[in-house]
Amino acid sequence: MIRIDKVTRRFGPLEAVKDLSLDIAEGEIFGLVGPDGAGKTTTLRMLVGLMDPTQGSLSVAGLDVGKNLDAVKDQIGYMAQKFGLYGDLTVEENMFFYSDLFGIDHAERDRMMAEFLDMTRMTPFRQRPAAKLSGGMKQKLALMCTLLHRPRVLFLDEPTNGVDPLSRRDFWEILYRLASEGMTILVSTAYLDEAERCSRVGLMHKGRLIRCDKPAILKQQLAPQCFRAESADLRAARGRLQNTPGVLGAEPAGAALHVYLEAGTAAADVERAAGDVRLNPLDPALEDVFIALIRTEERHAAA
Ligand SMILES: Nc1ncnc2c1ncn2[C@@H]1O[C@H](COP(=O)(O)OP(=O)(O)OP(=O)(O)O)[C@@H](O)[C@H]1O
Repeated sequence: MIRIDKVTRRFGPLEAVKDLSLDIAEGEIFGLVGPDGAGKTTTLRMLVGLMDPTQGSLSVAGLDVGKNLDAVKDQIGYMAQKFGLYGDLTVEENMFFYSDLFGIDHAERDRMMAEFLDMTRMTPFRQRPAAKLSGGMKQKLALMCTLLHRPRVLFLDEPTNGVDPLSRRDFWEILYRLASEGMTILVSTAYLDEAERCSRVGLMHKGRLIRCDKPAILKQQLAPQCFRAESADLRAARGRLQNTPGVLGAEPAGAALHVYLEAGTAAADVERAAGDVRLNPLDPALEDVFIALIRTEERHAAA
C-alpha cells in the first residue's frame, strides 16, 4: 500500500532523507521512530505530496504520488503535527467543516460522525469548542476529521505528542480497530512504548533508515548486546564503563544502569577492564535497542 523507492530529499546541502526504500503492506501499523531531525516528517510530507523528493519515487495504494496526486489524495488521510482545528468551533462544527471540504453529502456525513464519535467516545463532547478539549480529545477530533472521507491509508505525524499516557492508550485502541478493518497506517512517534505496538518499526537516524523489522525481532537481534550493570557504586561504574573499549553506552534506566556493548564484544572482557562491575543479560525494551543502534551509528560516523 505504501512504497518508497530510493528516495532522497535535500534542503540545500542538507540531506534530510537519504536513499530511503520501504514497503508497507495493507493493514499494517508501521511505526517510524527516530530522534528529532531524523527525517520522519519530511518522509511523511513526500508521501502525501506536500513535498517532492529530490530523487526517487513514492507510491500509495498503487498510485505514483508524483504523477497521480489527486487520485492519491482520495485514498489518504494526513494528520500533521499541528493539525488545523478551529478552537472557537465545536467538535461537530469542526467535523462539518472538514466534511464540506471533502465534499461529503450530509446524510453520509451524519452517519460517519455518529460512528466516529461513538468509536472515540467523544459523543458527549460534540458541542464543546475544540479549544476547551483536553490534549487527547483534540487529537481524537483531528483523527475523526482525517477519517471523514474514509481513507485507505492513514499518515499520522507524532499524533500523541504531549498527550497523557491513558489518552495515548485510548488513541492506539482506535488505531488498532482501524487497522483491523484493513486500513494501512504509517505513524511517526517519539514514544518507544507506542512503537512496541506497531506491526513493524523503522528506525531513522540522520535521514537514513538504519533498521526496520518487527519489534520482537529487533529486540531478539540486539539482546546479546544489552546488559544491566551491578556494582557497589553504580555511578562510579558508569564513568569507568563509558571509557571502556567495546562499550557503546551506559545509560541510567530508572534506578538501574543499562549497558550496551558493540556487537561481538564479550561482557566478561568489559567486566575485567572496567573493574568492580557485573554485567547481567538484559531482556531489552525497544528503547534499549534504539539507544544501542543509534550509539553504533554515532561510532561509525565518528570513526
Ligand atoms: N523546509 C525545510 N527547509 C530546510 N530544512 C528542513 C526543512 N524541513 C526539514 N528540514 C531539515 O531536515 C531535517 C529532517 O527534518 P524532519 O522534520 O523531517 O525530521 P523529524 O525526524 O520529523 O524530526 P521532528 O520530530 O523534529 O519533526 C532536519 O535537519 C530539518 O531541520
